[in-house]
Amino acid sequence: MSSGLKALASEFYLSFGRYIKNSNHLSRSRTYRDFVVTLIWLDKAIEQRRSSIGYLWKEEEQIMKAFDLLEATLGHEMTPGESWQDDINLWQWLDEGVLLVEPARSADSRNCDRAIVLSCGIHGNETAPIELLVAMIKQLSQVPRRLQSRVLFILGNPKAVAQGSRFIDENLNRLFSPQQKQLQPANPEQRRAAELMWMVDQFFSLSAPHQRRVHYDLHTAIRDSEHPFFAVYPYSEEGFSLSAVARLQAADVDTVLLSHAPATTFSHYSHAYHQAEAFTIELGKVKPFGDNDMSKLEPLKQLLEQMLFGQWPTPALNEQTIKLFGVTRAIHRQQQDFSLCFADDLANFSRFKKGQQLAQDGNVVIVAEHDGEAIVFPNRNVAVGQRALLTVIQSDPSILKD
Ligand SMILES: O=C(O)CCC(=O)N[C@@H](CCC(=O)O)C(=O)O
Ligand SMILES: [Zn+2]
Repeated sequence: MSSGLKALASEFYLSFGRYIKNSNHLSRSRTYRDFVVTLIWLDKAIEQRRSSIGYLWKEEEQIMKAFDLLEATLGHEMTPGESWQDDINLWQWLDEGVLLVEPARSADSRNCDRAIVLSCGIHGNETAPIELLVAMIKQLSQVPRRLQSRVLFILGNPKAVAQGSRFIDENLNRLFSPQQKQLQPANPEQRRAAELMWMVDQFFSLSAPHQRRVHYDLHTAIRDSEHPFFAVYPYSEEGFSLSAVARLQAADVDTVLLSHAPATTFSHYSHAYHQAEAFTIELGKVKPFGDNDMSKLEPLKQLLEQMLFGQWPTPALNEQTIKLFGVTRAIHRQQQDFSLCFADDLANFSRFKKGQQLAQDGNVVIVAEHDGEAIVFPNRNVAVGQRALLTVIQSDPSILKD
């Protein structure tokens, strides 16, 4: 080793000691390996440009300090199966965009009373939920906190996120079913749905019987909405839970659609096959990265933080302000010749009068069946056979049970 390097290496080692101590998402052995590799590299580089070392060191520190779910996924920075530990938690990169975080001590992990799945980017252009989870994960990687829950973070459709589109070949959120698992995948979404179902199956199957299971699948809607933050409660044989709805309300998600039938959405999958308190949650309107007003998501962020780190939240339901809608019909497009009979920018939850025409599907005229029937998620561009809109009617909080 050159003498210049010796002096620099000892200075570097001291800094690295501090770095290892502060390092919050590398296992020590990996940090040591990185240190040795870096030293070898230094030996070569020292004679060339001493000043460049400071620059690279700073860059390394920045990269290692905060874990970025989006960059790690889209940049293929991680290898499935890779794991690391901070002072408190164990981090495992299970698959592209699938990150498990749980208390590092297995006794603490067993004592967790919750198993929570937080997913975003099931539709690739729905950016606000991605920004939210990226920020939460960064924060946890920078300032490790004691989790009260095992947590599975999912970036749903990375290929669609990379190209800024809702999906590549097929709507991923119509592919979550046991039948789909048996089929040979024919496109990227079918492959991804099978992977995600497998991940969620594993995650919940490893949760202890006493652990509460939750899945919030975070989305944004294509159009404006009279109620910008709303949730879809999957069809539930045992009825709809008042305390689960009250939790949403505490996060300013003040409108909930109560599904009338099973579906092949991600939230329905977790609810039906893993008994999770699961919702699709719409957080405003689709916007490009950077254009979202993240301050509006602050109440949800606070709720999620309480679910992850605090006492289990049990807010009371405000019956005066909660808005519940029973789904009356899911209207599927049957014909190539399909049109909606209202403007493309008509907001979700706009109401119609009985008999008013909603859609035309080939020769079939579809009309509102009740006064006050409202439309949600209308989309005339869906493939034949897919859901083109939901119709809903406002219902009373007395429908909720606990
Ligand atoms: O705004 C839209 O038309 C679609 C927004 C969206 O992606 N919604 C989900 C809802 C899923 C559910 O019904 O639980 C979807 O369509 O997949
Ligand atoms: Zn969506």
